[in-house]
Amino acid sequence: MLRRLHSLPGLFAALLIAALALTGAFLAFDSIVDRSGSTIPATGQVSVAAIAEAVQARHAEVERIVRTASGTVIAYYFEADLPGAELVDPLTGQAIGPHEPSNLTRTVTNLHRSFLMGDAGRVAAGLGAAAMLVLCVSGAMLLAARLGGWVAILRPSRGSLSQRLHCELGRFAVIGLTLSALTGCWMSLATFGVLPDGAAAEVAALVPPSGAARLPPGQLAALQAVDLSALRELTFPYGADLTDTYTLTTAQDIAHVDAATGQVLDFTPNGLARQVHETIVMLHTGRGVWPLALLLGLAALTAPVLAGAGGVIWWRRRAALPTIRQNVGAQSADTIILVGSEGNSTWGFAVTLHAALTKAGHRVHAGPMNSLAPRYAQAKRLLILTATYGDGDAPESAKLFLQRLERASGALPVAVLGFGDRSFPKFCGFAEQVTEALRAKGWPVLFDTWQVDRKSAQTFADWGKVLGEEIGTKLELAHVAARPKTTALELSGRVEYGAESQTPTAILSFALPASGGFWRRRRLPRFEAGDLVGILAPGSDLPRFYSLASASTDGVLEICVRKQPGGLCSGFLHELPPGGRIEAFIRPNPSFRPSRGKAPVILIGAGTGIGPLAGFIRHNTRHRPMHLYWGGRHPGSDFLYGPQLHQYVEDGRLARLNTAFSRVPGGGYVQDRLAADSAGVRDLMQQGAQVLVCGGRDMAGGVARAFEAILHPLGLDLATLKSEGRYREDVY
Ligand SMILES: Cc1cc2nc3c(=O)[nH]c(=O)nc-3n(C[C@H](O)[C@H](O)[C@H](O)COP(=O)(O)O)c2cc1C
Repeated sequence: MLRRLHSLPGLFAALLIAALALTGAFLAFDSIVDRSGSTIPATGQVSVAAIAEAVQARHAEVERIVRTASGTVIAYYFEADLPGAELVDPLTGQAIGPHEPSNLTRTVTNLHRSFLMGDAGRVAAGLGAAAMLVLCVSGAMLLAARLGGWVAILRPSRGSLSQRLHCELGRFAVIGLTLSALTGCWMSLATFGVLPDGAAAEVAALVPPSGAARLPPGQLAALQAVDLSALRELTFPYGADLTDTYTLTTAQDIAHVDAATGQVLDFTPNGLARQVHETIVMLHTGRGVWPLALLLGLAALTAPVLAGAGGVIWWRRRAALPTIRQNVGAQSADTIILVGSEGNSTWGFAVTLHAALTKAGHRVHAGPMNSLAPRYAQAKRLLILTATYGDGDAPESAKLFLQRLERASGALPVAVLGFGDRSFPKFCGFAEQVTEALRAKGWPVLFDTWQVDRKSAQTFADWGKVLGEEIGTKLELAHVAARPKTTALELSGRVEYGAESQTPTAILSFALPASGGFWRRRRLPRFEAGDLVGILAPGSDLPRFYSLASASTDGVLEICVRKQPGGLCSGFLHELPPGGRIEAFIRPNPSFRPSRGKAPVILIGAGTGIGPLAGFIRHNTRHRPMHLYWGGRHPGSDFLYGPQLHQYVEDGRLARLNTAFSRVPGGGYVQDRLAADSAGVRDLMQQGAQVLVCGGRDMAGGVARAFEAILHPLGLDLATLKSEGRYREDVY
């Protein structure tokens, strides 16, 4: 609901808001320029009487003097019955030059207020402001929900470039945009009389003026008593009419001043409504308060970018939504699949499961977890596939599930499959919550909840086998996430290790084929070290993912591959001859890279986990302190990147190289090396170091335990570091 509330007005009003925001930004910056060009006398330095006297001395018939919010003083007068306007020096009252309002400013102001379309345009502008208000509020709530609550609102954002851009810019601009939208709505309603603006109707003096001969304005006590900074407008008495008065408008009131005696005849204070309205106008325009104008202007500038990035996110999400063929109605299905998803990838897995079960003769219904029915008439089992967001929270399509489960009556045998990312502190946390809730409600569980890390098709296929055995149906779940467009690459380099220790491992480099043909891609797809490359072995639809040791700017795609016993893809890669081709695609992995800044980086890995870490070091040309802890078997047979790492230490890209070899006398593992170096690691953590761990699950577990012990004396823990993005894992 919140998402729909955020995206619908966003899409419909994107253009409207972009136009309002850009014109608003122009006006905000224009007011700053205006203000910077105005001389502002100190309070008490210049009176209204002095300015009026100086202007009157130049023009026989002065109509009025106006002081704008940015401090500019303008005099309007008649010369030989022709109207004129001049800018007045606020210190001396002397003329600076003719007042010629900028056509551009006037046009942009009209565009901002009414899109140059009169009342219809004013209504549209008001609706635009309202849509922006809905977007700001729903966006802030959505962000808080995604990041794990309001306390976590400043946590680093995650996801694709457009998601991060949308989140970071939104976080920066939300206060300014909300203020603009709220005050804009108010002003629109005031324009149409729905809210009062407190403007006093022009009234004649209540007390009759003396009618005696006029004094020069410089001698009028009421004008002498008012400081120029308080002036809004001073209207002069008309021509020869001795019964006419000065009308003096200040921030506080409107007064009539006798032109002969200089006495205040009467005054009308500005009511509360007027004061509120003026404050709203000031908050909307920032006029007279340049830091506010700057904030509003900068915030407004982000709106078109937010709209663009939001549009990309919306489009990608839509494009990723699968269509489910032969989806049976919930009440006539024997198997119910419920999906908890936010980015839609879990739906892709659900479609594969749906197709396999349907092929096996089941009547299958798939729907979002939020659609859990109180009971299912014919269902024999419920299969729940759910992602996790925020801090172990429900994804969008499962937000209502736990509530609905409370009300559900017909218990079904159920299996839960969690989708998540191991680098988050609460890995598959929501799947666990769901399992607990089902248990507490007494629903029979078919088998224990499984966890799928980073959309692993392999884990999904393995889970399918267990499910198949449980329900007596052979299930082959070959899930290929909407087969991505692949690029053909040629093997251009190979360095082999590990022959002696029976662990054949190779660093493989791939380049674009030399004779690609006219239509073939001439450039490598973009990637960075730490991203993943998916490789499809011939005859297989299941990609295998490898962490990249190079960036596309290196001109080659480099990976470290250990030959797995019976491994289809690793076997294929190890046997590939020079020039042999692979079909590959890139999957960005932005959460596993050194964060920006100068703080030290501790890189930890074992075996082929060195790949992305070596890539980070190779690109560390700014010599940020990087400390590598790496574990292998034997320095003689599998010291991957050995010569390069020594070179990096020499040229300063690597601050320290710490290795641990397990197959040498007195050797150990990388976590032992860390534990032995506790004081040094603690010191780095106190300097704000970020930790990146890459390698097998057992190694990562050992490293995590070693780290908990290292962090303890600092009053830190791993969960906190993970939530701050300071401890990240790429584990397989
Ligand atoms: C903002 C954000 C927060 C996430 N939080 C968690 C989390 O707390 N625990 C977890 O295991 N995975 C977390 N993930 C990973 C997703 O659950 C995982 O990528 C999942 O496969 C996405 O499925 P979906 O595309 O169907 O939404 C998070 C992902 C994002 C983008």
